[in-house]
Amino acid sequence: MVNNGCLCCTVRGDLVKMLLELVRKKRDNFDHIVIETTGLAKPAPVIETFYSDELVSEYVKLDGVVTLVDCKHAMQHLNEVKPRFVVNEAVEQVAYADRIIMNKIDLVSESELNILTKKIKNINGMAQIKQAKFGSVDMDFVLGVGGYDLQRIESEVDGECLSPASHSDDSGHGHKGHHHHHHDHVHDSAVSSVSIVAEGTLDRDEVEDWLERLIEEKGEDLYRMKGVLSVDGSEQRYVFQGVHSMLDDCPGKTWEPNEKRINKLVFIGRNLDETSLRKGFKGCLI
Ligand SMILES: Nc1nc2c(ncn2[C@@H]2O[C@H](COP(=O)(O)OP(=O)(O)OP(=O)(O)O)[C@@H](O)[C@H]2O)c(=O)[nH]1
Repeated sequence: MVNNGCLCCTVRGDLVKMLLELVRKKRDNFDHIVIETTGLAKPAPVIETFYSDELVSEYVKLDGVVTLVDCKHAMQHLNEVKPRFVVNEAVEQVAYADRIIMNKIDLVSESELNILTKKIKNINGMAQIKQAKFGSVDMDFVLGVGGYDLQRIESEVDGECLSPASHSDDSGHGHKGHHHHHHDHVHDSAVSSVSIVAEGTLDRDEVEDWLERLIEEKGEDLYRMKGVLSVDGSEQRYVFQGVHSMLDDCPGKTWEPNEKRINKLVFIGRNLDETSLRKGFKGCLI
């Protein structure tokens, strides 16, 4: 139990301490450690703990973020307008998730469920979603997720969770993120997913430059990104994933001789500029 039970940025030190204590005392007794945050927790500081703390990253690996959505009340929280610079925790928790359990489906109508699903997919086009009653899902869905594991990203990105259409929120508030400076409040509909699916081969140096530039310029707003690409001079896929300014890549599966080389990328973040992301991608094509 973390002191005061609340996991947010102010108690990251507590999380580090607790994880290291668990590692020290019970090293070989764990397959997994499950951290349940409060409903008000911001996921980013918790995720970053696994990367930024040297000792933690040596002994513990982040497997994935699972978000449990209360279908009865989620829409109200996702649509809540917060004062400027105050994040909407519900939106953040959906945005960072690798797996989303839409719970309490017995308490909503089918059309409510469809609208909520659409809303969630607009925020996060990367996560696998399952509907549930009383939180009942297979253990495999929530443990051994491999959300940050480059070896697994390939199949995830190839999976059905990445639809060819790009997502940007159209929830009807009439203004998007880039207009925020005109307002004294923030609609967190500014958090959305952009996915790119396109055939072709990319210049590897250009790709690396582009991604580096992206995280340098937009790192704070880029919550997650994943991709599987075809790059010149390599018979293997180029797989990458990132959280904010952390970026990882590795070679993936070999392309078959006659296989169509389809590049797939997903970005989740705040105020994503879809046009510029597409332009950046196109700029890398050979
Ligand atoms: N009808 C219905 N009720 C549910 C379902 N899942 C949980 N509940 C009930 O909802 C009530 C509140 O439970 P939760 O919303 O899960 O509470 P919680 O968020 O875990 O509570 P804290 O972690 O203490 O904040 C309990 O009485 C549960 O039995 C479901 O799928 N359907």
